[in-house]
Amino acid sequence: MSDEPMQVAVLGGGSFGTALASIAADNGARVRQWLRDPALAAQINREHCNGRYLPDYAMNPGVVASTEMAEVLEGAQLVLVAIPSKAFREVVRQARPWLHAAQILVSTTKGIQEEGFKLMSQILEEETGFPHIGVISGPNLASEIAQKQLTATVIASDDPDTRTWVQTALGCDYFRVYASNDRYGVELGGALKNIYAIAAGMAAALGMGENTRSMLMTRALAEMSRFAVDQGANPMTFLGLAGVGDLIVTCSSSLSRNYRVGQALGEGRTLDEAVEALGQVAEGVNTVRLVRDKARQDGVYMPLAEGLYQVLFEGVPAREMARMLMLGEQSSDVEFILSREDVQQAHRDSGGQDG
Ligand SMILES: NC(=O)C1=CN([C@@H]2O[C@H](COP(=O)(O)OP(=O)(O)OC[C@H]3O[C@@H](n4cnc5c(N)ncnc54)[C@H](O)[C@@H]3O)[C@@H](O)[C@H]2O)C=CC1
Ligand SMILES: O=C(CO)COP(=O)(O)O
Repeated sequence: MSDEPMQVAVLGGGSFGTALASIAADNGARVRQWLRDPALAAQINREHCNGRYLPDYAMNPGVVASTEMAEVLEGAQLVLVAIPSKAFREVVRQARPWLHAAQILVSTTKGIQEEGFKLMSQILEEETGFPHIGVISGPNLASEIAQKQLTATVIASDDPDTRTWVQTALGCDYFRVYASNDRYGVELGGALKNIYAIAAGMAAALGMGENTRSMLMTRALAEMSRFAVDQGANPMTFLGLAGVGDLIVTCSSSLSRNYRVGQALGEGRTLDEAVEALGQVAEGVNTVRLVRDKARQDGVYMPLAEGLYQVLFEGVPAREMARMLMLGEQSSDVEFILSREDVQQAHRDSGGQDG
């Protein structure tokens, strides 16, 4: 890295992209932000404010917004892609003519593409074939980052240059960037936890207590780890910020959009009404469908994802689903210590009289 200011491009004009662009500029980088809406780009350039997504946030005035991909990517050394998963590939394709192999390309998006069950950094890799690819994930509510609340994230890449560049670009006294080489596990954690945030929001709206939330989060972690192992990921990653860390924040806070969708459902709104009222992306709604299908296909036991799917898409009342889950087969606490099969076998051996 030279002494020249780093050149950073952020693709996406939403709340997370805006917060990251401003941090990089605070750290002295030359930052360009790409977004679709010319009026919003003009507002960012004129007022240094993203009135649509983070209206109370005073952005670093050095961030220059543009609707022109060429302008934004010209000279960029680090490219952060903060675009919802549904549009991620389309935007990377739009950017592709200005991307090159020496750039660091990082996804900040916590979602899954339906075709091929692809994570976003896999899309970056497929669309470019370039070597410096990574993902940022962790307990990172954009609105809290905007308030400069002390926050930590993870940059995951098997490429050391990618990790170092991102730690340098974004690390500051309120945003600490930890490194991981488990890109797949970190990215999977960020996508999966959105499912359980919806369930947690719903449980809260139904008046369920703190014991319930704690049970839900812990069983969510068990389920996420089970899925991760099946997919060939390292379950230890789920003990870090991108696993348990992100699960805690999104299952506890109405600042999470996924949690808010769950709350609205628990208050009796339909899924369409809940998503419409949010007006922003809640990745978990799509992710639960994809993960539930994938788990069924691969034979992975995921009762929470299955239950939430039935509540969201098949009209099963949430309370009824909670009751069924509570009365489900007795199971093991930590499967890496006592397997589910051992618990089931013990029940069979005892003639099933205790369960
Ligand atoms: N907001 C947050 O607290 C965090 C968000 N993330 C992740 O970051 C990703 C992006 O999220 P946010 O910035 O929060 O989203 P957002 O909902 O605030 O904004 C999404 C942005 O993407 C743009 N967009 C949507 N479709 C597009 C298309 N076809 N072409 C171009 N632009 C398009 C929208 O116009 C908007 O600027 C999500 O996957 C989310 O999971 C990750 C950590 C924190
Ligand atoms: O991922 C997030 C916090 O880490 C943001 O969560 P939501 O997308 O639910 O707002």
